[in-house]
This record gives sequence, C-alpha cells and structure tokens, in this order.
Amino acid sequence: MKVVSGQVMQLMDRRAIGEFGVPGLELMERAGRGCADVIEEAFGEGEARRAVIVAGKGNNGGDGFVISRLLAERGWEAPVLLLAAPEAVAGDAAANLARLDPATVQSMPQGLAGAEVLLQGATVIVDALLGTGMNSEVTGVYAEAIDLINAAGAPVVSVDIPSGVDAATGKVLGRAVRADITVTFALAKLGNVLYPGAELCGRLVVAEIGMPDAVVAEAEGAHYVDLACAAGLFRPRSVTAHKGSGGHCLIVAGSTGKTGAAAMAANSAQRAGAGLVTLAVPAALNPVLEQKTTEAMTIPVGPERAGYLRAGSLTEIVAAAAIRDVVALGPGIGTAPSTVYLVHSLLAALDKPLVLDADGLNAVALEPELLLTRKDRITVLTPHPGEMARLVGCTVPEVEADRIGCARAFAVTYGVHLILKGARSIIAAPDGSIAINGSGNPGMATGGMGDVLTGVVAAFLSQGYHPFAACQLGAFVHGHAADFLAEPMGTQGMSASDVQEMLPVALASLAASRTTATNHQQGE
Ligand SMILES: NC(=O)C1=CN([C@@H]2O[C@H](COP(=O)(O)OP(=O)(O)OC[C@H]3O[C@@H](n4cnc5c(N)ncnc54)[C@H](O)[C@@H]3O)[C@@H](O)[C@H]2O)[C@H](O)CC1
Ligand SMILES: [K+]
Repeated sequence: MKVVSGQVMQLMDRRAIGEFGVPGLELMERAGRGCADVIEEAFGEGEARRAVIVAGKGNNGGDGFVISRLLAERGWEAPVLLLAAPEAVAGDAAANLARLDPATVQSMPQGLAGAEVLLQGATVIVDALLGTGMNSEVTGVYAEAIDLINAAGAPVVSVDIPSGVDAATGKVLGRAVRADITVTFALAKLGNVLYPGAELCGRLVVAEIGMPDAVVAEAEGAHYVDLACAAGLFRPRSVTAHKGSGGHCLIVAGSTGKTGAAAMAANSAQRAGAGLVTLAVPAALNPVLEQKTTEAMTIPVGPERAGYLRAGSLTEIVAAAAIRDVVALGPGIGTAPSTVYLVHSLLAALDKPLVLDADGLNAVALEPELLLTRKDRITVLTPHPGEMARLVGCTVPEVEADRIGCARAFAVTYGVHLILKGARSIIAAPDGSIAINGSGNPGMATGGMGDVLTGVVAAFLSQGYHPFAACQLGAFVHGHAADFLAEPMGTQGMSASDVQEMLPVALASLAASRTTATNHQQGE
C-alpha cells in the first residue's frame, strides 16, 4: 500500500482536477459519500440516529457538509457545528455549505461556550475540522473543538485524518482528536500510519474517490508494509529445496557477557528460514555457544582465551565469509579498540552482503565514511534511534523528529540499506525509496529483539532476496511474530527468544496469505 504526505495528496488533487478534468466537487462528493457509507455501516442501526458534524472552514469541512447532506437524505439528524463564519468558507466547500438547510448549521467562529449541548445524545461525532491543509499548531476555537469532541464520550469518525495530526509525520500539533474510525481518501497519508497519528486514527478505512490511476501511480510516496505487501514479497520454499538452496549465514558475534546476542542472532537466522548458519565467536566463548545453539555450526575465532574479537582475526573471518552467502556482524561484540579496528577492516575486506548491527554500528559511527569502501556491495544497517544518532552525529530527539528524513539521508549518502527501528520501523534504500513497517507491538521493547532482527534479515539476504525486500520482510516478519505472541501473552514480559521461536509461524502466515490471494485471483 502506498502512503503519501498531505502535501503530495494536495498536489494529486490539483493534478486530478487540472490535468485529468475531474471536477473538485466530484472528488469532494465521493469523499463525503465514502465517509457517510462507513458511518451508516458502523452506526446506522437503530431509530434516532444523530451525527454531529464539527466542521472547519476548509475542504475538510466541505467533506463534512457532504456527509451532513447525505446522512440527512438517509434519515439521520445531521447538524453541523461550523467553526467559522459562513462567509469565510470558499470554493467547493462553500458550494456544499450552500446545499445545506441553514437551520442545520450553527456557526461559532469565536468560541464554543454552550456547544456541549449540541453534542449531547450524538450517535457519532464527525471530525471534519482539519485535514491535509493543517499547517500550524492548533489553538483557539479549533483547540476548544478538539477538546469538546474528545470529552463528549460518543464514537468519533475523523475525516481524512484526526484533526491536529500532521499528515506528513503523524505528530500531534498541539492537540488532536482521538478517533474510533478514520476514513481517508485515495491513499493513506503518512500521518495515518506513523505514531502517534496511527493510534489516534482508530480503524483506518481508505475510500476510493476516483483519483486517476496515473496520478496515484506517479505520486511520490512510501510503501506501507502490511501482511498483503509482505506476503507479495515472500517466496515460499520450493518443494525441491535442500539446505544448500536455503542460503548460508555467517554470524560474527559475541563477547564475554554477551553470548546471548550471538546465540539469538544465529538461532533467529535458522528460524527465519536460512538453510545453514555458522557462528563465528571469540574462541573462549565457543564452548558456551556450542551449548546455546544446536543447529548452528560454530567457528572459534582468535586466541584460545580470547573473550572478544580482535583485529588479528581479519583473515580468518574473511576466509569463513568466502564460503557463505551473507555476513551479519555486530551482535554482542562489544567496543574494545581491537574489535572496533576489526570491524573497520572487515567493511572493506568483506565482499559478501553484510548486515551491521549493535556494536558493529557503534564502530562504524566512529568513521561512517568507511561505508563508502563498500560501494557496489550490499550493506544493511539496523540501528535503533540511539545508534542512528551516533551514526549521524546528532541527538536522539533530532532523529525522532524526522525519522524518514534521517534514514533516507544516511542511506542515500552512504549507499546502504537501513532499518531505523522503533514503532513503525523505517526502511530506507540507497535510491531514496522508503518503506514503513506495519507490524509489531510494545512487547518488543526489550533487550535482544535487535539480535533477532539481525538474524532474520540475514536469513532473507542469504536466500537471494533483493536487500530492500529483505529489509521489508525482515522487519515485517519480526513484528508479525511478536504480534502472534501478543494475542495470548500481552505485551509485558515478552522475550526476544519468544519472538525467535514464533518466526516460523509468522512465515507460515505469509505463505498462507499468498495462497489466499492467489485463490481470490483465480476466482476460487
Ligand atoms: N483527494 C483528497 O484527498 C480530497 C480531499 N479533500 C478534503 O480536503 C482536505 C484538504 O482541504 P484544505 O482546504 O486544503 O485544508 P483543510 O480543510 O485541512 O484546512 C485548511 C484550512 O484551515 C486553516 N488551518 C490550517 N491549519 C490550521 C490550524 N492549525 N488551526 C486553524 N486553522 C488552520 C487553513 O488556513 C485553511 O484555511 C482533505 O483533508 C480532505 O478532507 C477534498 O474533499 C477533495 C478530495
Ligand atoms: K479531520
């Protein structure tokens, strides 16, 4: 599913109207009808149905006027509370305001004293205050209206996006409506899928409004990775598969006190479908990892008593990588100077696809230009916001203020693929393409989850997936497995090992979704 910013959607509107001759009034009519249909379906039972439409002065309010008219035609009582003087409403919105019985419209441009009465007994409140045209922090009468809607206690349907949520970032500008359902138009907006906007949307419905296909296809946007999208990218194992065709991962990981990270990355690669997994670990830790992993083979690296990886092991690791399909470097390796030096040398020396995580990233952050030595080779970075901040040389709040911009700039500058972790992980490609992962839950906010993701991404790369697909699938499958767990166990106390063990179920669900989609296409 493609998602766009509010600005891009406004350009799309203009193209549809200007280049393709679709009347703006027709777009507004279909937008209003899409909402009215959803409202009728969700709340249309019963006798006295009352929808109170709280409308702003722009086209979002215009959609609200259409909703009022259509619901009234279907027997609803549908009064409008307009936060502007009627004369301040212009264009298509004004045309639709003129079609309403003036007695149904109460204009309160100055303040909302006494307006609670209007909302009393509402079956549903329709939030048509602000949409893609919102351009500043919400204050004054609009802020009052948002508070009123949120306090009213009736279900809320937001038109296009909950008012107060920035359509480009999902951030709340001052305050925002909390909706039960949001009906958005043509394509979902970034603010509908990024937090906190995503949560404020409630159930998201994308209504078709007759946007020309070419306008949709040519719109600049991001991929939203949901089950259907991930299933489309996924290639189930062939019936003639053998362990050699599944891909062979080399995981370079571990230091004293951090053997779990190494074990989880290796075990997760196996659980995510890699044919073979080999774990290269500091020699002193080999006996522990022989115990902690069963299917993975281990290579003890460096001097017998070495509890961390050292620069002198470069040749040994490069030789091990030569006969594997992908290398994952970083889980639990620590920050000893010799380990950092090794990471720096490996960047240039390894010609296999490389996944860098954890202390591998921290080593790179000391000299990110070294990534340029991997030009024309596949490199995937999986930073959390703290690691991203170190890579860029900025603060975590600066990363969080513009997750997409930050991930994209780094991926383009250094020619890497990157998964910026967090609620709605951002996947950025060297050509500037962006995907947003739709799976996962707060249960994943515990240690070790990143090590699992590293193993999963490595498993997909080892099977020959394009790195952008491997990153999308890796992030989605990781979160999807956790979503299966959250069903019975909730989101507190979930462990990374739990997620690791659930990975095959997540993969099976992708395979099943593909089968269902194919059957639908064949009309079965
Ligand atoms: N294809 C579609 O998606 C269609 C969308 N439609 C709807 O139109 C709105 C966008 O309409 P627009 O008039 O551009 O903007 P808004 O209604 O969101 O509001 C703009 C209005 O409000 C003022 N304003 C901006 N920020 C604030 C603020 N913080 N507080 C108060 N006032 C603010 C601004 O100056 C403008 O005057 C889209 O979301 C859809 O709902 C169409 O129906 C056609 C199809
Ligand atoms: K709205």
